[in-house]
Amino acid sequence: MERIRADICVIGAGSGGLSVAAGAAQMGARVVLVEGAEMGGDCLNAGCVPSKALLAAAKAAQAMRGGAAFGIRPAEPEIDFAAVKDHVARTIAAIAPHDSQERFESLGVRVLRDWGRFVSAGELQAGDRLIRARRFVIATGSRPALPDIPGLASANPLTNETIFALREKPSHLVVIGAGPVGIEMAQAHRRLGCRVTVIAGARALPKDDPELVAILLARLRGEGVEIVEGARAESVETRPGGVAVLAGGRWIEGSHLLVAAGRVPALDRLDPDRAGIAVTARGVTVGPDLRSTNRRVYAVGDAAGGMQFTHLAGHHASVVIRAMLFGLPSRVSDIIPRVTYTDPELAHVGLTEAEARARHGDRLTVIRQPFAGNDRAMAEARTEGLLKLMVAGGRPVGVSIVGDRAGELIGLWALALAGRVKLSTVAGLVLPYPTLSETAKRAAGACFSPRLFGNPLVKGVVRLVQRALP
Ligand SMILES: Cc1cc2nc3c(=O)[nH]c(=O)nc-3n(C[C@H](O)[C@H](O)[C@H](O)COP(=O)(O)OP(=O)(O)OC[C@H]3O[C@@H](n4cnc5c(N)ncnc54)[C@H](O)[C@@H]3O)c2cc1C
Ligand SMILES: NC(=O)c1ccc[n+]([C@@H]2O[C@H](COP(=O)([O-])OP(=O)(O)OC[C@H]3O[C@@H](n4cnc5c(N)ncnc54)[C@H](O)[C@@H]3O)[C@@H](O)[C@H]2O)c1
Repeated sequence: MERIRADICVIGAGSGGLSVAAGAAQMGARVVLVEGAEMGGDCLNAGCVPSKALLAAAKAAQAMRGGAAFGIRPAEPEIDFAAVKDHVARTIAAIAPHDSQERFESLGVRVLRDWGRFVSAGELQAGDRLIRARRFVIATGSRPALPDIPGLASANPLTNETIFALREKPSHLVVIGAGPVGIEMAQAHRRLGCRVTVIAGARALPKDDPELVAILLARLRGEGVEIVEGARAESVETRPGGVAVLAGGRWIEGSHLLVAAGRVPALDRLDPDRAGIAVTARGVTVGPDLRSTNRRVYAVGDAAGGMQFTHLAGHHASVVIRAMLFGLPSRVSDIIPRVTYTDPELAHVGLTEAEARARHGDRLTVIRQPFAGNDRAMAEARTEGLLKLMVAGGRPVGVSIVGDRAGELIGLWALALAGRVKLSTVAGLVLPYPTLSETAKRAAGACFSPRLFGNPLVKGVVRLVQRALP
């Protein structure tokens, strides 16, 4: 058994683990990175990257159907499903070098390609290596949850781990779960020519503002995605040529089944109890500083049991690096934007309207800025959008946007919230015309216009000043 000593041992080479390893090594720490499967983790191989590549292909197909508003005759695209999957694979391959073993070794990281498991409070075994490190970072991510539905496991359903490699086009894709994974995959497959039915246990996209979700669902249904809400999948049967799912009192038959019913933390190979690390069904038990019950062990990303986003895993990495390398106090920000990359996109940062109402009560003002009032949206015939701004104490406390490029528009608001910027600053911003980002300025301005326009006091002052001015 080879014995290795390190300052920091990172377990898992996905979004979180790679960010910790790269940052720590480049700042002079001796880092060992342990990965049991592919470098890059879920985001690169089975998550963000392939899903966004598939959605991009689907958007290109949809553009061909949608020219009528511009005087361009719509055409039904011919879709080579296997070639679409080649685009997905090429996108992964193009990004992979950034996450590769070679790149990390060139940064000075010792990369071990094996599964890691704790053998004591300060030691991890990976194959025939024993790593003793001053600090450990659990970055083992999550994997798809398979709900306990009779017949599901034996139906061998697709998950995010297998669907991107499927080369034959599903004639009818049935999706269990209407979270971001289910809804993104539903739109992508529908636009690529599949019939799609989504089974939503409760309402679709339950973490998002229902008013904005309704706009997105109307679009999805308009494109032909069938969404059955309030219907838990109760039973699955394998049938000739496909599957059938019992939900909402009826059997829904399809050619392929995708399970997108949430995630479970990937901690099973890790033996966390051998190191005194408390875990729950959500993930490693951590405080706001991401420290576990073993003070020398941190957890980042999906394994830390909170929201699950690549950019959050990256932020977690910066929090633990600050603590591990410099001994500085650090905690996770609560300003974490999120985007569902459907078309229109659904984006959010800060408090939702419901959360803002609970926290600020009567002090809350909610402003709605429809995209229909934006010149660029009109020019592009993309007016189905809405920005909802929550304001308290003269500052934005939350923003939700559904609309074209909402994911790009939310960046400005993430900066405003993180910097505790006053709403008057956003209202006074000079933004290029015509852009969708003007919806931000318009929404902020709408908060002040009742106080400025039609105000007898302001009118009186203006008349006085006009008389006094030469
Ligand atoms: C379909 C889909 C689409 C998504 N789209 C987006 C998106 O657009 N934007 C976004 O922000 N987020 C998205 N996400 C979420 C995002 O992928 C995750 O939040 C992110 O990958 C989490 O990173 P991580 O480092 O915590 O875990 P992972 O990326 O899962 O990496 C964990 C790594 O640890 C390894 N590992 C596990 N156990 C061990 C062990 N014992 N020893 C050694 N190695 C181990 C695994 O093999 C894996 O490589 C999506 C997720 C899915 C499923
Ligand atoms: N664009 C993005 O940033 C992006 C994209 C995809 C995934 N993700 C992240 O990945 C994680 C996983 O996403 P997800 O969509 O798999 O999970 P999720 O937990 O967000 O949604 C799963 C849904 O499945 C439903 N469900 C569970 N069992 C069911 C049953 N038997 N019948 C019908 N419905 C059932 C649940 O009610 C839930 O709404 C999320 O945290 C998400 O934030 C992010």
